[in-house]
Amino acid sequence: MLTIQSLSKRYNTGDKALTQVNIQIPKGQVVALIGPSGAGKSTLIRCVNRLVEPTEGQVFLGDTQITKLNTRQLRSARRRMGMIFQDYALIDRLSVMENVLSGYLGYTGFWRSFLRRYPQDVIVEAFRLLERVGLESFIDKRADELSGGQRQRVGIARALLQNPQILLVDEPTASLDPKTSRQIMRLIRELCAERQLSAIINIHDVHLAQQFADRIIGLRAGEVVFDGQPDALDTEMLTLIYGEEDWNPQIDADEEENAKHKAPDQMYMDSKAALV
Ligand SMILES: Nc1ncnc2c1ncn2[C@@H]1O[C@H](COP(=O)(O)OP(=O)(O)OP(=O)(O)O)[C@@H](O)[C@H]1O
Repeated sequence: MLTIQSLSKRYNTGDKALTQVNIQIPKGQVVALIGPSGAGKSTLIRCVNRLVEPTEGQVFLGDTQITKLNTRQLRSARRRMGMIFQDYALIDRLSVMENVLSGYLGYTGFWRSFLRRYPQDVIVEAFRLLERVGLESFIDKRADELSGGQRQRVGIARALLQNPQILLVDEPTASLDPKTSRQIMRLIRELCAERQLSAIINIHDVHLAQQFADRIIGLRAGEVVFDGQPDALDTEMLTLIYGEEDWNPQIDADEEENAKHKAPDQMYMDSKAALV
């Protein structure tokens, strides 16, 4: 269980990114974090593992108060929080397997990680994970020879090799096409269900969030303005989160996309109906 209590963040520049955020995420729950640009989504995810230091408030992972740990304790606690990034954060010149194995490096001493020696059971688990994410035939490929979707699968396998309790996922589909985005979200969802893993996913695409999350949290200007089931997210709530100006263009874009797939006679009927 992850508990975020009265969390606030003000950057040195004076920007107030989060104000009094309170969230509890039970084991196994997949939460989508939505909101307009600058709402504080990335800041919130990074405050959980203290890549960004919160200004006020507490974060607990189980019984561990993350916000109280010293550097050494924090390094160890971060192993329980797998991170998946928008830009994949792979090492291009290394193979798929080596990238996945690098997820284990946090556990090893300096010399072992320097020599990149891994215990046999870790290598077996990395194979198993690569098979699970559909990359068993890409094990020896260099990371920079993969497509975006494949790179993200490597990122997912690497995060899982840590055997985390929670996944912190920052815009996992931002650089992917719509079909690959759905595949990646489905994979994250399935893996969370299989492993009773919780996840917080910062995601721009509201439809993807509704399709794949158990719960949606809407941030606006650093405050939680919606926290509920995906089907409770109606136009009124979306307007509350995004505001009129930001939300309407998204509706327009959706309508445009739908129109592309409609038969010409249906478009004609729709345009006639609009004239009435
Ligand atoms: N390193 C930083 N230094 C100063 N201000 C920052 C920093 N990072 C973010 N901010 C500010 O904090 C606020 C929240 O930013 P954040 O990146 O968390 O939002 P976001 O919802 O993730 O946005 P986006 O969807 O565009 O990525 C913004 O006003 C931003 O300008």
